[in-house]
Amino acid sequence: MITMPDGTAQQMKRELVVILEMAKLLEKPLDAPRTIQGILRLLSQLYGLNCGRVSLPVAATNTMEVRYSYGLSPEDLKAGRFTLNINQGVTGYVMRTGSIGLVPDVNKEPLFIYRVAELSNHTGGRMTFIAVPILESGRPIGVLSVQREGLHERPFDGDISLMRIAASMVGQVLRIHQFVVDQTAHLVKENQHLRHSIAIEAMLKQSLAHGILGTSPALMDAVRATIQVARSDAPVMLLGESGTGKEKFARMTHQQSDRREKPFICINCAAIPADLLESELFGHAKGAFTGASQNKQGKIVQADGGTLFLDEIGDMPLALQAKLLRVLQEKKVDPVGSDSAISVDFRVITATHVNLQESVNQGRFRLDLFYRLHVVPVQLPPLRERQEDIRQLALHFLNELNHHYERNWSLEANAFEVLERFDWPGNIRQLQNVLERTALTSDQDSLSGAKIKHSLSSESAINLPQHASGEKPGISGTAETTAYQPSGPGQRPYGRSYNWVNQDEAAQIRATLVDTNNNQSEAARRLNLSLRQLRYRVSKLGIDLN
Ligand SMILES: Nc1ncnc2c1ncn2[C@@H]1O[C@H](COP(=O)(O)OP(=O)(O)OP(=O)(O)O)[C@@H](O)[C@H]1O
Repeated sequence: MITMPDGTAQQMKRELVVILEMAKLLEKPLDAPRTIQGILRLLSQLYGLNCGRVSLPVAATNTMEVRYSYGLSPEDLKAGRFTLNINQGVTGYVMRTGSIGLVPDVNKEPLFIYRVAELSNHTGGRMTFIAVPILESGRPIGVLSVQREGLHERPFDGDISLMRIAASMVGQVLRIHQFVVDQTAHLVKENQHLRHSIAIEAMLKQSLAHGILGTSPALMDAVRATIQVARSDAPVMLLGESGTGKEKFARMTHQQSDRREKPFICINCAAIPADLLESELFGHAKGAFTGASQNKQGKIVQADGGTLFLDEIGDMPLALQAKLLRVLQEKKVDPVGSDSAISVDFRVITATHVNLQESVNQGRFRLDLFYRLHVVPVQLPPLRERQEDIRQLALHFLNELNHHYERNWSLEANAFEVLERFDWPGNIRQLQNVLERTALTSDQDSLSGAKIKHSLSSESAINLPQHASGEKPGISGTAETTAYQPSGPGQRPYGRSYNWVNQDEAAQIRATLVDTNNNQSEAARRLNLSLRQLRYRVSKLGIDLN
C-alpha cells in the first residue's frame, strides 16, 4: 500500500470531487454556455481558481475574445476588455504555442496585461495566473485561464493537471456544440432548399394545369409573378413578343382568381378596325349609327363580374383610351348612343408587345391610363431566351399533331438541335406552325433536322408584323408589316436576327472575347446577341473561355 502525506491526499480528494462534479455536468443535456460556466464555477468554488474564462479566436481576425466566464464583472465584459490580439499577452502565447502559461506572480511578469479592473486595482498579495490550451487533435482551439489569489501551500502541478482535465471537457463541449450548430445550419439550408423546390413544383403544377409548358428560370419568374397577384384584383400588364403566351397567362390569371366562375372576355385591340372597336368594347344603343339596328352589349359589360383581357392595348386609339379610363375610374360604361350608364365590375388584364412607356413619351398612349394599367407588369420571355424549354414544347406539339392527324411522327436527334438553335422571332406560335408544316409536308414519320431547316427557310418569305423594337405598330389598329429577313444585319423585326450557330462565328466570338477581356456581357452586346445566346454559342462551338 502506498502512503502519502495528509496534505497530498486531501488535495487529491478535492481534485477528484471537482472532476466528478464536472463529469456530472457533462451528463446533462447539452447547453454549452451553461456547462462551461458550470465547469468554471466548480473550479472557483471547490478549488479556489477564480475568474475562469474560456477565450476563443474570432473568425477571420487575429484576435481572441472571452466567450464564457465565471466571476468576471459584466462591466469588464461589456467594455470588451477581454478581446486581445493573438500575438499579445500570456493567453495569446498559450493559443499560439499550445503550451501552458503559468505566471506565479503577475506583478513580476512583464508579459502579463492587466485587463480586468479587479486585477488592475490589485495592490498587494500574490496573484497567480494559469492558462492552459483547449486542444483538438493536438491543436489549440482556445484557452482556459484562471487566477489564484494569495499564498497557497499547494504546488501548481495539481492546479495545472486539474485545469488540463477541465480544458479537455470544455473542448469536448465546444466540439459537440459546433457539431450541433453545423448540423442545424445544414438542416436550415436543406429546409430552405426543399421549401424552394416545393414552391417551384407547386408553381409548375399550377402553370401546367393551365397548359403552360416549360421550366426555364425566365418562364418561372413570369409564372411566379402572375400567380402571386392572381387572387388580387390588381391590373396585370403582360409584356412580351407575339406568341410568347400572353393570352395563356391572362387566362391563367383569371382561372387563379376568385372571378374564375365568371366570364373571361378577350378582345384584341389591334385586330379590330378603330371605328368598330368603340362599339365592340362599350356596346351601342339601337340607332346609334347607321347599321345599329339593335342594342349591342359591349365586351366590357360582358366581362361584368369576371376579367377583361385587352390584348395589344398599345393599339387602342387615344379617344377610346380616354373612354376606357373613365370606365376604370367610375366603373360605369356608356354604350355608344345611349344616355344611361351601366355599372360594371371587372378585373382588367392588358397585353402589349410594344414599349408602352415609349408610346407615352411619343404622345400615343395616355400617361394616366398607363399608370392605371401598368400596376403589375409581367415580362414574358421570348423563346430564344429559354432554349431549354424548346424540346419539351416541341414534343408536346408533336404529340398534339399525332393525336389530331392520327399519325406517328417523331423528331430525330438532329431536329432538336435545329429547333434549339433557331431564334424563333414568332416564338411558341411559330414553333407550333413550323412543326405542323414539317410534319404535313414530310413523307416519312421521322422528321429530320434538314426537314425542319427547310420549313424554317420558307418562313423567311413570310411577312411578319413589326415587333419588339418598340416601333410604332400603327395607331389605326392595323399593324404595319415588314419583310422578315433571314440574316440581314440591322434587320430585327422580332428581336434579334435569324442566326444559326455556325463554325464561322467561332473566330469572331473568340476575337470579341479577347477584345473585351472575356467580358461576356460586353462581347454579347458587340455581337448583337443576348448573353444567353452568346453562352449557348460558346458552349456549342466549344470555345474555351480561359
Ligand atoms: N408556355 C406555353 N406552353 C405551351 N403552349 C404555349 C405556351 N405559351 C404559349 N403557348 C401556345 O403558343 C401559342 C401562342 O400563345 P398566345 O396566343 O398566348 O401568345 P400571345 O403572346 O398572346 O400572342 P399574340 O401577342 O400574338 O396574341 C398558343 O397556341 C399557345 O397555346
